[in-house]
Amino acid sequence: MSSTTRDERPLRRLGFLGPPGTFTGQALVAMLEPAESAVADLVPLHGSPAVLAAVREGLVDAGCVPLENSVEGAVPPVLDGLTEDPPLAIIREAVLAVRFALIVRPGTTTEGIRAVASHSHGIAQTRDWITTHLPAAEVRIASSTSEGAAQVARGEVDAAVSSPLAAREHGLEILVHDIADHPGAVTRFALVARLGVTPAPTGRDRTTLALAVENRPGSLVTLLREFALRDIDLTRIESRPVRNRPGNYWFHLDCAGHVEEPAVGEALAALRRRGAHVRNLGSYPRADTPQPPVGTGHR
Ligand SMILES: O=C(O)C(=O)C[C@]1(C(=O)O)C=C[C@@H](O)C=C1
Repeated sequence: MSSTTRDERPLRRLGFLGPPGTFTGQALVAMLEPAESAVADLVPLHGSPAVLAAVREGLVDAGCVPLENSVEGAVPPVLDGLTEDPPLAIIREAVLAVRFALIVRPGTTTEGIRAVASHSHGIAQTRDWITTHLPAAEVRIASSTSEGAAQVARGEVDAAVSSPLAAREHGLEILVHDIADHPGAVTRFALVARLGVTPAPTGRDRTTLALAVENRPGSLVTLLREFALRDIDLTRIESRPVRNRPGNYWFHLDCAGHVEEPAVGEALAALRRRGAHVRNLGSYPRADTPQPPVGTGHR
């Protein structure tokens, strides 16, 4: 059974959480085939919501956003953005090892750091290090780790928690390498497109869904049982509030398999029969092996 269509148009214009030097930009490069990289126009955008908006408005063919981090969990603005209208679908994913460096303007010492900036996830993953080594520094949240680096370059803060690549992109230097509190962290990124682009099943796929259910005893368990009955492995589940309906939640979940395979397709049909509002957020090849950060994230 299939209600999906293929769209073989090449992905030319690709948005990503910018500026150049973010982990998301590096993940986007890792998702592309060499032939695609050769012709792709990589467009840095300010904030993950702006990336999703650009995809919806057709300003880019697809956009790369962070989904979840192994230490800090989901990226809430991305989960919330995925359930807005018109619907979007994930067409590729990448898992990237994230390593953080403290980057500064040439000549800055640890003693000279009064303010340090990064993405909230970057700060969360280096909080112990910052507390120990920069106890007096003010922490400022930026829209991305590389935007933190841009603020250093503009003289707005003294240091940023960023990728080593961001130091190169912004003409800064690395004061301290590997400052993560939990070495070995990985982040999962998604390439998101408008509906109509569904990758063919590969036999090693993942499907992402968002479910809105009526709040009555057992309703969530009833829905989850539809996966268990069909022996479908659920790999992630979390909830986010439905913003304009207090007390109501979207349940975001990932499961193994492709919507065009009988088990997943039938599970989705059963969820709908049971009255759930189901957003199919895409079936795409699974990326199980973390990749090292690569490339510059832009041309
Ligand atoms: O700011 C960046 O460089 C990003 O790509 C975002 C992001 C995130 O949202 O988690 C990605 C990886 C790291 O965990 C820190 C930040």
